[in-house]
Amino acid sequence: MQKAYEDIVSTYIDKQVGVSQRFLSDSLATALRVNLIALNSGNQLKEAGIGNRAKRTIDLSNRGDKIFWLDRSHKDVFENQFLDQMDEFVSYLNRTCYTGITAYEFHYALYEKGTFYKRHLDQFQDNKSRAFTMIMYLNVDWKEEDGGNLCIYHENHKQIINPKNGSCVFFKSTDLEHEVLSCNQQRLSITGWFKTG
Ligand SMILES: O=C(O)CCC(=O)C(=O)O
Ligand SMILES: [Fe+2]
Repeated sequence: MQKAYEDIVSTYIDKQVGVSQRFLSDSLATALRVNLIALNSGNQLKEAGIGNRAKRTIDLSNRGDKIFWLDRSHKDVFENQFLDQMDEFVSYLNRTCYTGITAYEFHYALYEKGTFYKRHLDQFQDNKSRAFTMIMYLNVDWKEEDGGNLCIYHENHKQIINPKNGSCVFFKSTDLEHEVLSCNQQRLSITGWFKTG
């Protein structure tokens, strides 16, 4: 994993957006994809709200994904494997970049065909603890015509990210607005935030 961590940090320092094409192994990405599909079939995913957990309003004109929070209490072997990798990545970040991350939260996300997430910033008005956003994609053979790219708005240009299997993006939650473009296929991912303070 060391190579993936180094790739994320070097591209982050260079371009404000950390990228690794191979953050999740094929086997872990597959297991998490199977989990997410099972959660969807079992109607366990919830329509994601806008705003924090207490003050959630469901507004499908802004955001159409369905989510499920990962938690060690589920005792799912692959969820735990994923969270172990996150623990390792957090210690790497804190050790090499003095990021001071003290907590994290991650959810599965599923965008059905025709859904999107309009341009936004990943911060709540009444809680500024989200320091970094990280998204990992679980889509095998995602094609140009499947849409659903992540568009990141830099000051003078837009960066387009393909939601390709096993890849990830990492950026500062306070700084970069971004948008999930409309999907022409079901789109699967895990999104999360590293917190400080
Ligand atoms: O899935 C993505 O590419 C981005 C998701 C996102 O922006 C969010 O959940 O806040
Ligand atoms: Fe976001």
